[in-house]
Amino acid sequence: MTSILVQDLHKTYKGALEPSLKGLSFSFQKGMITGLLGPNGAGKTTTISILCGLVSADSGLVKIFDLPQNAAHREEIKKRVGIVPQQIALFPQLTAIENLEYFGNLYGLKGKPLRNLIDEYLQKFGLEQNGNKAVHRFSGGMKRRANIIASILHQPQLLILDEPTAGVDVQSRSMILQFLRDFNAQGASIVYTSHLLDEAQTICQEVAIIDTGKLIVQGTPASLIAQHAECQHLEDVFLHYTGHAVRD
Ligand SMILES: Nc1ncnc2c1ncn2[C@@H]1O[C@H](COP(=O)(O)OP(=O)(O)OP(=O)(O)O)[C@@H](O)[C@H]1O
Repeated sequence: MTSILVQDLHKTYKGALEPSLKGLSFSFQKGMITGLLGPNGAGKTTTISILCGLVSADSGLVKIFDLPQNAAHREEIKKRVGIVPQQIALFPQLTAIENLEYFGNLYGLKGKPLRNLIDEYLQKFGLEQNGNKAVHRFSGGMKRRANIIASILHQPQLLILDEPTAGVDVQSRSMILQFLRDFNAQGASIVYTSHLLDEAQTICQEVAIIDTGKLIVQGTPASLIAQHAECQHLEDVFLHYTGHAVRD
């Protein structure tokens, strides 16, 4: 079974001169950690926004766990998917606990079970001493960790994260990556974007490299590296397919 199936997606934003997605297709297997990789402007965030129903595609098909992403299935998909956006999506003036209660409530969680879950995750993410602190006083790494908790309280079967380790220190990154491994080991499918290719090589069972709104190549990091004699790391493979020219 696939966690995500995308077929021939096209998207041009209103007023944009160029399409952002030009016939993007891929499928990700259930139960995997998959990296959605690509240079700046490749279309990763646009794809994620379409996957979670925030942006509508001009044409093409999206299925999440075999359910077409449309109005008829939106509620069911919302229950099964967690999204960790690139920008921190927390209320800065509220405490971590107030934020997490708010997000838990959105998914119908409340009372003692929600509070227990929040305490468990604050502990797991090293934030147990900071639950009553306003989020604007958090460091970047603390905000990223709290942002992840907000997206997993409802125990999603598919977790999609847009650059969850961007700009965090080594300790926070290590904690976030360990969480992704543990969550995956418990059965969740994970799709994540990153520009850190050594990290993606370590953590992803499969990667899809996209560029200019299309799939370039997909496979396990090891198989992609093995296909090119001059490539020793996933970064070499990435540069092989996407070139050295800097992007706007
Ligand atoms: N709201 C928008 N309106 C117009 N153009 C947009 C909008 N959002 C994204 N784009 C354009 O769509 C293309 C793909 O952008 P997108 O953010 O999906 O890429 P990305 O792969 O996530 O990039 P990055 O690695 O920089 O986050 C880019 O050319 C971008 O400028």
